[in-house]
Amino acid sequence: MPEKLHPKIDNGLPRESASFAGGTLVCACTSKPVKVKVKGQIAHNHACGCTKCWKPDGAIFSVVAVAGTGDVTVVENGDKLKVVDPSALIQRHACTGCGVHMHGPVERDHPFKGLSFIHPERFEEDGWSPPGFTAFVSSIIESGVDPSRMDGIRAQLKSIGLEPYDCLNPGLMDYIATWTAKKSGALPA
Ligand SMILES: N[C@@H](CCC(=O)N[C@@H](CS)C(=O)NCC(=O)O)C(=O)O
Ligand SMILES: [Zn+2]
Ligand SMILES: [Zn+2]
Repeated sequence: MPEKLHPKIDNGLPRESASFAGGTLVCACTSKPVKVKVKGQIAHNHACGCTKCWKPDGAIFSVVAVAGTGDVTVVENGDKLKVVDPSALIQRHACTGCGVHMHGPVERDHPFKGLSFIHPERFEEDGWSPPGFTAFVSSIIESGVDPSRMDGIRAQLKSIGLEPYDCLNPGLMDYIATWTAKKSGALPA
C-alpha cells in the first residue's frame, strides 16, 4: 500500500501551464474566506516534511513554494489572519477560521528576505509550477511517522521524481551558504 504523502502528489504531479500568470489563494472557510492574490508564476515549489508548514488533513507532507513578497497581496478577509509564531523566520499567516496558512513572508536579514512562502494547492487556478523535490524528509518523524516507514517513503518520493533531502535541495543550500559566506567575508561580496 503506498503512503498518502499529499493529495497533489499521490496521483501524478500537477501540470504547469506557460500561460499561468498568477492567481488567487483561497482558504478553506465556507463563509468569508481569506483571499490572497499572487502575481506571476511561483518558484522553488517543493514538498516539505517539517512540522511547521501547513498540511491538508491526512497528508504527511506540505506542498510549499515562494513568490516575491511584493507580488503577494491579501485582498479579502485579511482580518482573519494571525501569525502562527512571531519568532519564526517565516511569518506564517494562518486563517483563524480554518487553520490554512495563507502567506508567510520572510522579513528578517536572511537569504530568503523578500520572499513569501505560499501553498499553491490553495490557488483557485491550475497551471502553477509543480513541486520539484522534497525537503525536511526526516522531520516527518517529529510529526509521529514511525522511522521504520522512512525507507519506503523515500523510495516513493524518488519514484514520483521528488528527490528527498533532509534539509533543502543542494541549489538552495548552496545559495544560503553563499549568502552567509559573503556576509562573513569568507567570500568576496
Ligand atoms: N525539524 C524541524 C524543522 C523546521 C524547519 O527548519 N523548517 C524549515 C522548512 S519550512 C524552515 O525553513 N523553517 C523556518 C521557519 O519555520 O520559520 C521541524 O520539523 O519542526
Ligand atoms: Zn479560513
Ligand atoms: Zn516546512
